[in-house]
Amino acid sequence: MTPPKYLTGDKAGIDEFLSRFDVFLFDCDGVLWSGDYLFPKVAETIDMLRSKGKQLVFVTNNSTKSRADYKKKFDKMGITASEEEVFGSSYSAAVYVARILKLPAPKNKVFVLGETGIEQELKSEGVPYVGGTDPAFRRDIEPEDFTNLANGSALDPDVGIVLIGLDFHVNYLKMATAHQYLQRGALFLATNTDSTLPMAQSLFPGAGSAGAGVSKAVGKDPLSLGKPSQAMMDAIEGRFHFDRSRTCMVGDRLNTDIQFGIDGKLGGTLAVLTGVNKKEDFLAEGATTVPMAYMDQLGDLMG
Ligand SMILES: O=C(O)[C@H](O)[C@H](O)COP(=O)(O)O
Ligand SMILES: [Mg+2]
Repeated sequence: MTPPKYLTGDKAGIDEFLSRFDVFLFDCDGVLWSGDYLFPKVAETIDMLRSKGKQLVFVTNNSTKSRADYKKKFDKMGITASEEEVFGSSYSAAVYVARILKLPAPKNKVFVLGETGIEQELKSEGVPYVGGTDPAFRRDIEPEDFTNLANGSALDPDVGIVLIGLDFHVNYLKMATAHQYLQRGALFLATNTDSTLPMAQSLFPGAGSAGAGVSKAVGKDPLSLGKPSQAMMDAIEGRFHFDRSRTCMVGDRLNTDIQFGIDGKLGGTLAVLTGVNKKEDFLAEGATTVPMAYMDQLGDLMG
């Protein structure tokens, strides 16, 4: 396997690398920012790529925000980007449920274990849902809940799907409710299953960790509609119509971003070291997911 090219400080190498691509798919957490911390020269780098006529798409697995929420975050962070350039895992999952799965109503309702981003995108696709940020679920489980869940009186008979994502308000009542729906045959989907979330320049439990309890209880993993799922890649290509050979995926996580680009047979992948993975993870002998190139941080593209 060809070793990745290190581009930080290599102006000629950077120019040659950029000349290979017309489209850049950008991961967000760990690449552009860590929570509300913007990495150095990110806004300038985005502007530089636009000045070179590059098409940009922001492809995040973070399902806590909708495309509209991300537009607000881009504005707050001083990054030039439009809502139409965002394609997050919550939107990917909503498109999959509404346009691919297309369960016949009324059994197409979704029980959400996640935040407002999932709810907003399901709503944008006309998919009914329960759970999510509903305050009725933000409480301790009581003895009568066990009875009402077990006999189905606390369940919505129209729920045919359980969709899990990053949920900052996970609790036993929500897990037990999801588990009951799954035991009754509901489909098990996830926006993504990242194990960790880059925040405050550290790592925290990610969507995969938030949903792990439900997976363990039901004895199977969900179908993930986020990176590296190629259902997401196909949906993005269908929306933006790009030449995969002239497209580069930029990310901080090997088993989502870089794998997404490799499996999608994109022209290239660029890893940055400001998020989850370190260079040792892909330089090690026998590394299975190796990017085409890597840099210390995205802003190093400014040369
Ligand atoms: O746990 C998660 O949901 C992910 O770690 C996180 O949100 C990833 O976001 P991305 O790096 O794909 O922007
Ligand atoms: Mg990331």
